[in-house]
Amino acid sequence: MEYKNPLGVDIDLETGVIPGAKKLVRRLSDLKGYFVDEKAYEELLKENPVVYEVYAIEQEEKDGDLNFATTVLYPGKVGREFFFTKGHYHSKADRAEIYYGIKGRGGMLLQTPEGKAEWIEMGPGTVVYVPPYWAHRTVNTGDEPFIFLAIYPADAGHDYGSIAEKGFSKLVVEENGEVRVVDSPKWKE
Ligand SMILES: O=P(O)(O)OC[C@H]1O[C@H](O)[C@H](O)[C@@H](O)[C@@H]1O
Ligand SMILES: [Fe+2]
Repeated sequence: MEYKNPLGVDIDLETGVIPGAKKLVRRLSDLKGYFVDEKAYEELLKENPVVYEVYAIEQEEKDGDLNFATTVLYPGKVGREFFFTKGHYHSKADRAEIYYGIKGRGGMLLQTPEGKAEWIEMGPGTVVYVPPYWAHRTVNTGDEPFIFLAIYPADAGHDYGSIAEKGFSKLVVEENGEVRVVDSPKWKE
């Protein structure tokens, strides 16, 4: 039997950086078609800001193993919609996931394939359980970076397809200075 080596790392709780992790950067240009307000999107694209960064420690895609990653989701809006991560189902759809809030404020939009949506607010210390089969997207509703940790099965994979196409059934927007979860005009059954 070949055993893998255990690993301990300290997440920088101010910046979200995991030493030795693989870094992924998503700019606004990587999120084409994701926001409802296309004019506002094109306008902000001139600056093409970083929307989020992911620091991931991933294993081979094998049953039973675990990956973990921090995400640093920057504050901002496209029109009335707060910055968010792309959001995905798992390629192995029955794989669950755990999120843990580290810094800043935001929340998670979750959705079943039929379009039943849930919104869970997150701050430092919030644990969110993502059940099997639910798509999940995080949203920064604050004015500082929203940082969280996620732990997920190594063989879960990311299925972006249907979210990239029609998004979530709900949008998280600012309305008169308040955070509101409203129906998405893009969503069709
Ligand atoms: O993949 P996205 O939907 O863009 O979300 C960004 C990332 O968020 C978390 O860190 C998850 O653990 C990652 O698996 C995911 O890649
Ligand atoms: Fe996931």
